[in-house]
Order: sequence, then C-alpha cells, then structure tokens
Amino acid sequence: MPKYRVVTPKGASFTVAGSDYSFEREALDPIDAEIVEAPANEAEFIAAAKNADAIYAKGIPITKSIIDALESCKVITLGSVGVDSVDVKAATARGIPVTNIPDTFIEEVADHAMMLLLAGFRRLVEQDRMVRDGRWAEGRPALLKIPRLMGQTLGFISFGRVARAVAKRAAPFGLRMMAYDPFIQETLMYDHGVIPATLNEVLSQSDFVSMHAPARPEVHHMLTEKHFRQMKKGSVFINTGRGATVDEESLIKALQEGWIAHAALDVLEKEPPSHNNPMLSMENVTLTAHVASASARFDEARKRRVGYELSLVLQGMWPVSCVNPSVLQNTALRRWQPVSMDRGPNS
Ligand SMILES: O=C(O)CC[C@@H](O)C(=O)O
Repeated sequence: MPKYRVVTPKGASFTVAGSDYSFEREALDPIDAEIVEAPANEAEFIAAAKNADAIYAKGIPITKSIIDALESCKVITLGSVGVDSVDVKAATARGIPVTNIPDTFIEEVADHAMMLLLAGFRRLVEQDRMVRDGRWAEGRPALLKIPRLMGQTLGFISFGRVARAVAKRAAPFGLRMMAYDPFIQETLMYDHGVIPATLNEVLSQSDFVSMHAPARPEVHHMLTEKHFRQMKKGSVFINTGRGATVDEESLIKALQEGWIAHAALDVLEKEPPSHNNPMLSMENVTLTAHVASASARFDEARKRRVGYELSLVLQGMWPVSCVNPSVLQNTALRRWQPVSMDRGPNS
C-alpha cells in the first residue's frame, strides 16, 4: 500500500519529486504516493480528502469546511501565486502549511502587463477593429489625441516580484516610475529606478496605474470609486493581479464617464465574466482571459513545483514557499535549504 495519499481535483496533475528532473533527484527521494482524483464539489471532495496526507488545491476553493474535515493533512499546495482559493486562516488554525509558487511565472506576467500597458495606451484593439471594419482613415486621428509614451509616469500599486520585473521592462521606454507599497523597502524601489510614493500620489500623478496587489482579504476592493476619481483623465489602468482587489462597478463607471481613458485587464471580479458585464462591449477596455502566467513552460513548471513542495513536506522538510510560515515552527518538519527552483531548460 502506498505510504501517502495525495488528493487533487480531477484533471489537476503534478510531478512527483524524483520522477523526471535531475535537480529533484538530487534533493529528494521519490515519494510513494497514491494520487487520488476527487470530484470538484465540496461534499465529495471532503469524502476523498478526509484522510489525505496532502492536497493540491486547484479548481476548487479549499474552504474552512474542507479544512476542518481534514484528519491527517500535512500540506495544502497551490499551483499559483495567488492564495485566494484557500482559506489560509482556517489552515493556519489547524496548523497546516499552505504553499504557493511565487517565483515561477514572474517573467510571463511581467511581459503580459507590459503588453497590456502598450496595447491600452496605443489603443491596439480599437485600431485593429478600425482596419478590419474598413475605417482605415479613423486610425490616425484617434492616436493624435494621445501623448507619446516617453516621459509618461507609470505607478505601481504593490511592488512585489512581478511589478519589479515590469519596472525593468518599462525603464527602457523612458517611463518615469513610482510605487506604493508599505511592505517593501524603499531601497528596493530606488534600485529599480522607482520613486516610493503614497497611494494618493500614485493615483493622482500616474499616466499608467499597474495593479499588483495580492489577492488577500485585506485588499478586497482596495480600489473604489474615490480612487478612480483621483486618477488622471487620460490614464490607463492595468491589472494582472486579481479582479477582487478592484471594485469593478466603480471601474466601469470611471471608464463610462471618462474619469480615466482605458483599462487593460487580465483579471476580473467574476471569471469568466457574465455575458452582461458592460466591459465586454466597451471600446476603452482591453481584456485577456487571466492568462498572464501562461507560456509553453507553464504546465510543466507548475506541475514540477507543486510536486516539489508537497514532496518536501511529506518527506519531513520545510516547503520552499509557505504562505503561513508561523505554522512551521510547530510542526516536526526540518528546516532545509532547498536548491534553486529556477534552473534547468524548463524552469
Ligand atoms: O492558475 C492559473 O492559471 C493562473 C494563476 C495566477 O493567477 C497566479 O496566481 O499565479
């Protein structure tokens, strides 16, 4: 009988350490695990997960009811940076470490944010439609209204790893940059050519506001009507973080009433959006389908990293990236210095 039981919703796979990749073999023995695919509905998931040693949280919200029903779970792993699909508070109360993958898709998301910034600013989607609709002559007058990019100000809300990678991309475009993040050292901002600022300064002085706040209950609807009212009339709002950080109704009002010029969004409050979401038919909105992290290496990189985190814990070691590290002190897990996750051709 396999030593461990790992429960994952149907269709969510991961790579068990020791199976494919040399760096994993260096670090870990293969784990002897039975992988159980559970239906993604709460009651059936609970029945399957009750005796699990580990859970891969994908495709189903891991609620307090699920967490409270777990009898022997040693780790809940996430295949994302965002931890909004797990009730981390409930997991912490039960002493269960929750892991995420904060450093696996940084470059992809930063590329996507930069693409949205440029596409929103130069009105790519509108321009494309004009050409296809036979309105060739309308293209130039539309762009004669916008300034040139060089010298414009890009403001970041939250200055974590993705925002820092965006700053590196934006610098050669000649953008002036500022950031609001009370949790990041100012020296790190200066190192990236970014001026520390208050939220009010970012909103009122930026031509682009790039939202990177993590999906946590504390920042739910962090941006509301009063914040959009502070933004510059011609500004572009970019969001590659989480839709829930923005009060979408206020954003829609801001776009409809011209308080800001454009929104370029990879994330929405409800995904996929309902067919009556007004943004679907608004000319001044550019949308992508929460795909910023995707690239040819995405699936493999995610599976490997998820497998790695849960293998570490099942073999008695601290995970690499724990979102509730306070629980680790109270476990029997050993502190361990892992090898870098970002090496190898598929990293
Ligand atoms: O799961 C995905 O497809 C995207 C995940 C991404 O938003 C993240 O939080 O890392």
